[in-house]
Amino acid sequence: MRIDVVSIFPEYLSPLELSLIGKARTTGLLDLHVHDLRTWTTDRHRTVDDAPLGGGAGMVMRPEPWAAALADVREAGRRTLEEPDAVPHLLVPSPAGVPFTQAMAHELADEAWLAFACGRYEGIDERVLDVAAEQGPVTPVSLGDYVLNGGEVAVLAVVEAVARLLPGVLGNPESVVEESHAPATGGLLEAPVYTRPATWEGRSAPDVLLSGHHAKVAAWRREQSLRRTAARRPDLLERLDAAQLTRADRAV
Ligand SMILES: COc1ccc2nc(C(=O)O)sc2c1
Repeated sequence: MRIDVVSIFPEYLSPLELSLIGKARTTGLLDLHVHDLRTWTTDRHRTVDDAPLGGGAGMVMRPEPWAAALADVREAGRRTLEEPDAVPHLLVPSPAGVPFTQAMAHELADEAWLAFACGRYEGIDERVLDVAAEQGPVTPVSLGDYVLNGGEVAVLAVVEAVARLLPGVLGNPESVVEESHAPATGGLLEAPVYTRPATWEGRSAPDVLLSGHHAKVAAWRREQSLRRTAARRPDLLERLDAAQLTRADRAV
């Protein structure tokens, strides 16, 4: 997978050089390019923003640098992918975006090329997204109902959530099967986890986990997962397809 990120703070993305994502880059599983938007400014002050038309607080990111940056990103990606007609799926982190979910992470992990436009200030001139949408898919995404100062932190989260799903990135691909929000469990929250010592500070782990009875352990984890989801995220239970609830589930 190729990923391009355009930002006025490219150093914000340096955590993507670390750990499993960094290893995926060095092994070639992930081809990630971070670009400084100011590369595409033409004035002495390398200006990327201007006052909002119609008035209001803050500044808006000017369209010209973004249009030039995204055009160059498209051209460079086509060269390296050796696909002259390829276009990236452009993701634009925004508080006004659609909610980013694990299901979306799985969908994005199946794509060959993603590009991220990191907004700052009050956002990017809307016409940049309109022009980009004439070239390929554009999706404004939000991490949640809160506001950051820019898109970079959201890009770190989305890139990690997507890249870890790429085959070969995680040591044990089974890890993504049982985790919270996994499609295989219908999106439930994961059960509590325990490790040695079996008793710590006078607190014992649940006996069933020491029983060696795999079916009973699986049943206990499913029950705990349902209880935790009902307590913390009842909305996820409501979304659960009736067919995904077993008779035992309904008894919880
Ligand atoms: C101007 O660019 C921004 C500003 C705030 C913000 N907040 C996000 C979030 O997902 O919470 S993405 C994002 C992008």
